[in-house]
Amino acid sequence: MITFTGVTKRYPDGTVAVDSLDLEIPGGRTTVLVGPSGCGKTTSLRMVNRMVEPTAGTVAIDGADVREQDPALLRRSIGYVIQQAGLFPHRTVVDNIATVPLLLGWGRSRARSRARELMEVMGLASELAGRYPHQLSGGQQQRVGVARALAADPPVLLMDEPFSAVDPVVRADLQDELIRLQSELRKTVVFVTHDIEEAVRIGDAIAVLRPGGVLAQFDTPERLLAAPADTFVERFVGRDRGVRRLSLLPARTLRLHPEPVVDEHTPLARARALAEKHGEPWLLVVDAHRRPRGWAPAEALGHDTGGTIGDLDLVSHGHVFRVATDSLRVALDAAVLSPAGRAVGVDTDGRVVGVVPQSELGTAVWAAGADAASATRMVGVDG
Ligand SMILES: Nc1ncnc2c1ncn2[C@@H]1O[C@H](COP(=O)(O)OP(=O)(O)OP(=O)(O)O)[C@@H](O)[C@H]1O
Repeated sequence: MITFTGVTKRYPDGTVAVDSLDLEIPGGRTTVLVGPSGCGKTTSLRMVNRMVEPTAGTVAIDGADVREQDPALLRRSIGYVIQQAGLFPHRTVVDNIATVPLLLGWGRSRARSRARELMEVMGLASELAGRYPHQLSGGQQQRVGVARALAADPPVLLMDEPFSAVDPVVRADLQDELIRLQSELRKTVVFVTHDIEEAVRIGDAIAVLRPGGVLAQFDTPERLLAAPADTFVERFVGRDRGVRRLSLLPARTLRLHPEPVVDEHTPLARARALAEKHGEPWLLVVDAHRRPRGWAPAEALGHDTGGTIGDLDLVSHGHVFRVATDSLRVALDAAVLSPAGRAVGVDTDGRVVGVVPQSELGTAVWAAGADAASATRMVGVDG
């Protein structure tokens, strides 16, 4: 656990970057510091590894005041990742990653073998080991940066806007990678970003700072979106916070309907009878492995008796949602884009489990809204 107690930082020119910060950052979780530019996120982060010293108050790691520890030794026990990776330009990838183990006195071959192991963990091909940072893409450099921070297996990892200089697709990959790593490693991660979307995606807890370095709210992502503490937080989390909150709710609670799903080899006459029996305007056609092929409108089933439903020109089923792992937001999106007005739910192998009509998604969204409203009332009572 990292504890800030009454921490203030006033720079020599009088700027108060952080003002009386009290914060308990839980161990083994990812805590995100978020807020607009200049609100003191980086200053707060750097007070943990003593790159900045507080003017007042204390920062403690597991109860030990960081000021009582030698700064160089302290920094070796804390991983640090920054924007643009901050790699040593004249060291190869493997030597960049091996930096801290070498400082800690590991032998060269042990340090390098640890570095190669981390390259694999971070999805870096082994042939990159001998390259220099300028010979890597931005995303690869960030992966090396994270590997370097993890090399000596520190319990604490500080990350300052580590993914903000890469494009959105690479950024999403790096976020996924961090979530996956963290589910195995359970480090105490403190992550700085100005992007609320990123904060909600990766954070177990989020601290929102306001200009002047004052803590505005410290909460779980879900409660932050459901019940912002005041108008500053409400504006900061954005007008679409309701929809964004759906990304934190699981799709697996939805009821899946098997009715309109038919095998591609179903004779047209039988498909027509099925559609009539269930009053279905659309049938979802699946292949022999129950993977979706597309939607058949009932009116296209015709009156002739020959052929199978798989012979028809099917309407694209659009995107699907994975029942076990996707969120309500993905399921809603799948339904909104579906020509048949239903979201298609699949298992981990892409086989259709069932479909959910838009109306039922509407009910689930309404229930999520009711939840959020009761959370807001609770904050009202607490506050
Ligand atoms: N060395 C310094 N001397 C004087 N003022 C500083 C110094 N470093 C930061 N500041 C000021 O302290 C305040 C907080 O800066 P900090 O970098 O901690 O904010 P931030 O929230 O991380 O901002 P950003 O999102 O833009 O990186 C700002 O007003 C900044 O100008």
